[in-house]
Amino acid sequence: SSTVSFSICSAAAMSNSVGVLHAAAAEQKRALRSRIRRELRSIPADQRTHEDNEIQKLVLDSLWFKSSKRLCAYVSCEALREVDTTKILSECLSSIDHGAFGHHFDHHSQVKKKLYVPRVEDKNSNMRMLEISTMADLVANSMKILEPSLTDANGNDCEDVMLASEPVDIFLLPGLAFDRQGHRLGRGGGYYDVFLQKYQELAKEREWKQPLRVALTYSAQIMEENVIPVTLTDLPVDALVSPSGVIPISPAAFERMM
Ligand SMILES: Nc1nc2c(c(=O)[nH]1)N(C=O)[C@@H](CNc1ccc(C(=O)N[C@@H](CCC(=O)O)C(=O)O)cc1)CN2
Ligand SMILES: Nc1ncnc2c1ncn2[C@@H]1O[C@H](COP(=O)(O)OP(=O)(O)OP(=O)(O)O)[C@@H](O)[C@H]1O
Repeated sequence: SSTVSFSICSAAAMSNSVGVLHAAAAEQKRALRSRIRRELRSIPADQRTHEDNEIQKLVLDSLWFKSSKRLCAYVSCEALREVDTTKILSECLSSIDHGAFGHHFDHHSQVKKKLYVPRVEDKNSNMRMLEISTMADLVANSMKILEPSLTDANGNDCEDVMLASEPVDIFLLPGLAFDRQGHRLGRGGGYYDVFLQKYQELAKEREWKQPLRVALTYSAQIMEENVIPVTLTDLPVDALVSPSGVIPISPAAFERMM
């Protein structure tokens, strides 16, 4: 009977062209991921550092970053060869709250920002974005990525972005490969696709402006059109920031970033 159920199963899959294409795309994603991982490991450290600095400078000098009030960003992992976010995170965290003195701007005349970073909850692609106020709020997880704990140094619960009363302006996204059409290939956990989908629905319900989804990318991670396999749950990015500049993709990116 196990043979019977197997053949029914595969017959159903084979008669479903969507299923077949999806399976093929998933396999192509795996192949592209390993190619890109290999290419990233072959970039000399000094070139990577140069690109890290160029990318972070583009973000830090931009009006769209300076004027943002709430951001979700990843905590970069050098071992994974992710574009460095250290300077960006520090800048977000350095905007001092003048509290009762009521200054809206700090000494960098930059708007005070709330920063949310990812925390993996389980293997079912569930990730939360929790607010941190200092890098000391972060602890290395089993994958050696720094993540927020559930409570901060004072024992207070870190705010979950899904429970925040105001919208996120910008998501700074990691990934393995991107193209100028806005496709993004992640590490395969589905964490960002699931999270971005949920946040998109939340923003829609609340009638908030959708956050700009901005991917940070080394030059070697930008693919020609039609190289990145696309599946149904993939969500596009609005823009890329590469060492050679900001690449706006969506109408929202042209409006808000140019
Ligand atoms: N900095 C950072 N934080 C993040 C993510 C990320 O991509 N970057 N995530 C985004 O999802 C979530 C964590 N997901 C992750 C998924 C895979 C791997 C990883 O180490 N992958 C290895 C290969 C593992 C394997 O399959 O053998 C790799 O890509 O080399 C890390 C994080 C949430 N936090
Ligand atoms: N919105 C979603 N709802 C349910 N499952 C999803 C969703 N998005 C992705 N998945 C599942 O997650 C797994 C990984 O998807 P995919 O290969 O597209 O990940 P990725 O884009 O590389 O990862 P990430 O989104 O974390 O960057 C797949 O099994 C996919 O079906």
